[in-house]
Amino acid sequence: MTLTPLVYWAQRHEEIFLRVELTDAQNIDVHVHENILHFQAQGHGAKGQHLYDFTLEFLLPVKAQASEVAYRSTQRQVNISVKKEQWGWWERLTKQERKPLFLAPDFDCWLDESDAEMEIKEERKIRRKASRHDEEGSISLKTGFLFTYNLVQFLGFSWIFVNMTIRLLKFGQDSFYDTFHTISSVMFFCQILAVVEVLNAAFGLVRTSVTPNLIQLFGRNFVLFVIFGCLEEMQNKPVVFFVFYLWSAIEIFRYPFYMLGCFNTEWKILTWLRYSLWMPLYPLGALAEAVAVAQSIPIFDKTNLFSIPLPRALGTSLSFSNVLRVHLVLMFLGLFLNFRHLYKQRQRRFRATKRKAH
Ligand SMILES: CCCCCCCCCCCCC/C=C/C(=O)SCCNC(=O)CCNC(=O)[C@H](O)C(C)(C)COP(=O)(O)OP(=O)(O)OC[C@H]1O[C@@H](n2cnc3c(N)ncnc32)[C@H](O)[C@@H]1OP(=O)(O)O
Repeated sequence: MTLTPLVYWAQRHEEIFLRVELTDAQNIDVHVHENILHFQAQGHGAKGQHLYDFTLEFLLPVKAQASEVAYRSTQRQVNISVKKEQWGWWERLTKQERKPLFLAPDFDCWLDESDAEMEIKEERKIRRKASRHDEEGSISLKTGFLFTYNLVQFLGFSWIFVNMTIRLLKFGQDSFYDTFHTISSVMFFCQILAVVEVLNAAFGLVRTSVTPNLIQLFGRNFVLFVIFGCLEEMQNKPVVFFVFYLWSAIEIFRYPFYMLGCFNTEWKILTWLRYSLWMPLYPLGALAEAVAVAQSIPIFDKTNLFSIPLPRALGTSLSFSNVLRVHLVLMFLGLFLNFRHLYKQRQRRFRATKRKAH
């Protein structure tokens, strides 16, 4: 003979909770079929140790998959939760209007509709707070990363600029000739690290586009690694001094400007320098780079370094100097694109400052 256990129920907008009063329940079987919940288990209930079972036809559709009907048995009871098919509040649990005798509200877990709504609001508030926390965490991680990057670049370029200035004051023009040997290792470090700037733009870490950063990175590293790095004959030339000095002269203002920007702070004079110095320095830098490329052309022709061998019928080889000639043209295209970009950035920045001032 099977008996019916006492069952207590409560609801939320998304699910139904049932508490079955059975101690030490075993061989539990709970499933939902055609919106009817079937329960069967061996246990100790109101009528002692027996096989207990019950069925409940729900008022509205519930999710019948096993993953949506969960139960957990404790020493004192079996707790069942069933997900509602649609979010909402039910006026009663069962399809039949008369409440089954074995069913009663679970006042330990009971909430009426307005309480449940309050609970949802509270939960949402907590979740919003947690996601704000996560956001703040990732913002401070990003700020820390950008600040460190800018600080390292600032220190690197300051070292270069100060070192070159002291050497210029001390040795005069003689310092032009050994710039590469005294400075290049730090310059290599800073310019390799500058790859991060392209990645920052690509991954949206900073509000700028990839192309200007890529043009600058490619333009500088081509001169640094290919022209100066690979040709010993170029390393003693005064042009190295001008290229390095012009690069570092702009960066010692650009990176501290970014460092302050990481904390939404600005010094007007620094902002002005960052968005004005490039006007004379960028064309001068491009000119110095163009001179370096032009000076390297006869050396590449003479040494045949990086030349591409051609089939005998066509000639001996394709000199790398041809690539350099193309690069010279591209340089001025790159200069034009970046000049236009920086001009727009300057206008945007000063327009924003003016608007703030009014
Ligand atoms: C693709 C292949 C092309 C082939 C062609 C190759 C030929 C290339 C030839 C190039 C010839 C030129 C050679 C010249 C070289 C020289 O450098 S000469 C020396 C003078 N140089 C300069 O004046 C240029 C200096 N460089 C720059 O200004 C930049 O590198 C830039 C890419 C040209 C422009 O920077 P950009 O980031 O786009 O503008 P900003 O206004 O500074 O920043 C926009 C916003 O982003 C924030 N931000 C940027 N970087 C950082 C960072 N590291 N950390 C934190 N924040 C950053 C910045 O604060 C701005 O934010 P908002 O203020 O909120 O707008």
